[in-house]
Amino acid sequence: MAIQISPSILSADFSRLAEQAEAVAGSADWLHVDVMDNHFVPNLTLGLPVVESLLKAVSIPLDCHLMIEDPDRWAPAYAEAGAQSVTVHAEAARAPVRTLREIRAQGARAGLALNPATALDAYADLVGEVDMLLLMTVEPGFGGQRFLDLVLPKIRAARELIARSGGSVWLQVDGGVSQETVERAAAAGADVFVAGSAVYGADDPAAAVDALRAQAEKAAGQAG
Ligand SMILES: O=C(CO)[C@@H](O)[C@H](O)COP(=O)(O)O
Repeated sequence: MAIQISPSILSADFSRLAEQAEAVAGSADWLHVDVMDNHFVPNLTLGLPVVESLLKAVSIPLDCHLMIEDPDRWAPAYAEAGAQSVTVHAEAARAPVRTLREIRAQGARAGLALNPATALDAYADLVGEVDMLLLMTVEPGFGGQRFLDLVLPKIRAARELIARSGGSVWLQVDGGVSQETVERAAAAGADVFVAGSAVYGADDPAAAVDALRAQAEKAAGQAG
């Protein structure tokens, strides 16, 4: 499985988002855009107008993570705007199958996110409807939290589920991913790594992306 890195803009300087996106465009695979509404999570960031502007200004594909209530209403619009990947939370979606299909119908990759306490089994039947499964490794809402090792068994179970379903679904982890934690997430089976503070808190964000990728590739190779 190819390792991918998706730096989270939550840890970037919001006054110069496009510049911060371009700082990692040569090294990262995606830019992870944390959309928060202060309802589904206790934090407020940005919405569709900012994503539309970013899409015009940056060269890196956008991996939009909707931490919002009523994603069924909003998610297809992000895909229609040109976001290359749109992820909705299982806990918030009322009609996840319809919403995931609408995202795909707009030509974007469709992702389903699960909070740390949300059981994978409850959503196993949806694996055929998604291009990516996102397992939160912190409670969503804020950057800079500690990676929750209690999610590691769920990462392993998700990797097995994906293998049984044909193996094409990407497995993303988000929260507390750093040089200290990326190896155990990769060894458990994750292949797409969101990292905020570990990238934008570094003196050289592009070099931090390269270092995370190298560590994840090594750990995934050793696990595989
Ligand atoms: O979605 C979230 C938090 O809700 C994440 O994207 C974090 O923002 C990642 O930041 P670090 O934990 O890597 O600092």
